[in-house]
Amino acid sequence: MRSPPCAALGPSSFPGPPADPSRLTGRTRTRRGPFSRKGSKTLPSASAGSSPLAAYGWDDALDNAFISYGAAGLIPARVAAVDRGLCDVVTGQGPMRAVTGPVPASPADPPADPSAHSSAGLFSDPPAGAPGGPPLVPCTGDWAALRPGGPGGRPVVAALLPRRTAIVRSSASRDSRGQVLAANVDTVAITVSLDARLDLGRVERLLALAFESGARPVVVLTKADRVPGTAGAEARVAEAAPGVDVVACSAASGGGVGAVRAALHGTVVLVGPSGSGKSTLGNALLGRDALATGAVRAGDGKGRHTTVRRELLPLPGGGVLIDTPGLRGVGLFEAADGLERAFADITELAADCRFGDCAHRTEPGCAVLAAVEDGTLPRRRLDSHRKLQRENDWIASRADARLDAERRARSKEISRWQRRMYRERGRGR
Ligand SMILES: Nc1nc2c(ncn2[C@@H]2O[C@H](COP(=O)(O)OP(=O)(O)OP(=O)(O)O)[C@@H](O)[C@H]2O)c(=O)[nH]1
Ligand SMILES: [Zn+2]
Repeated sequence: MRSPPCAALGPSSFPGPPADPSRLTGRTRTRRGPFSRKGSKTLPSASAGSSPLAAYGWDDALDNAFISYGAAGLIPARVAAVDRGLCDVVTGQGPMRAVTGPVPASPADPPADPSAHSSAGLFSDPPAGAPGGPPLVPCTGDWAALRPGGPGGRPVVAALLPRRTAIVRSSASRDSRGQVLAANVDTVAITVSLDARLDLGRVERLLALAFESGARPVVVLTKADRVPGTAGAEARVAEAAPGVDVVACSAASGGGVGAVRAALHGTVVLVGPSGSGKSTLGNALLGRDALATGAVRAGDGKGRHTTVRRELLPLPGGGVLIDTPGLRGVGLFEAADGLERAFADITELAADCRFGDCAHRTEPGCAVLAAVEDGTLPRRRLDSHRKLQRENDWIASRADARLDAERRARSKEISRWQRRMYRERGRGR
């Protein structure tokens, strides 16, 4: 399994739970979670809702998963933003700045020393964050276990709880590793400005990214007040987003914001190009001006990257909002499943192709080409699918090449070590 340093891992491939899950779950009926009522013999879950962190998404499952950390004196926190060795977190005692660094994800026992779990296993290829695997780097949305009283009195991020979902893109540096944009997201709201040229390819790309993360995507058409009608755009987007809710709204007039709210649940992240109205919509959902918004260029409707950091804010009716900086170009990362779901119509058609490995190019009996031919599948959509698939294959091959190189380097090191050992043994005789 490939594993980028920031744990670019969907729910199915996530490193946690701990080696022996019964060590945690077996205790849930007898041990108290960090927010359980004192003396209560009930399940810790009974208290998750009364935690001050409930507004940030703390729930029964987290309460249970945290038991061993709580017993070790660690406190739970949700990561709002990470910045050069420090991160803003929210805790039951309010916001704090914590010292961060690569940490193990959910080891069976909370380590006394965060670096103790990052020793590399020589022969296996464990995932990021797993004991012996490359360590995890905290990101917005993570649930962390903090050890109080670190350097300068700041708490230290000692461990990360398993990520339920993770939004990963290929990193800006264009190396073969992924970059986690946000973790533990339930809804990805893809914002599309009705005031700018409709770029369906970008919608499809973001849908693949969202599906791959394990979260549920929703497409929000923003700035409805700037156009005479929304029906045409809604229909075109719906065609590029089969099975996905498409909602139009105007944060300026408030029209449709209720429908957007109804389509969101849990931790919500807004993704979309700069200037597409993420922060303005965020403020409408929050009911207050908590997020900075910016003007767009008159000529092309593009924004100026007003949001420069990620924020994590509780929504009034429940749920949590993450606002991300505008993403101009988002590269897919290991998103084969996400692509399959974003192009569910093509996936379904392909099941009827005569050949199992049909590339839908020239093959006889191709159901996908037949659908293009009879007008049921837009040619644009098949082209877009191909383009994104090519990109995804390319990223995957680069990650494979990197893993091969790492494996070769490791086996070289092992042979060197063996040679040295034999030499020393020979000398001993
Ligand atoms: N007319 C109108 N303008 C809007 C609406 N929503 C956003 N805008 C404007 O569009 C511009 C960009 O909005 P932002 O919310 O800053 O966009 P963003 O996606 O957060 O941009 P970045 O932070 O750069 O990623 C601002 O001038 C907003 O006032 C809307 O519903 N109607
Ligand atoms: Zn085919």
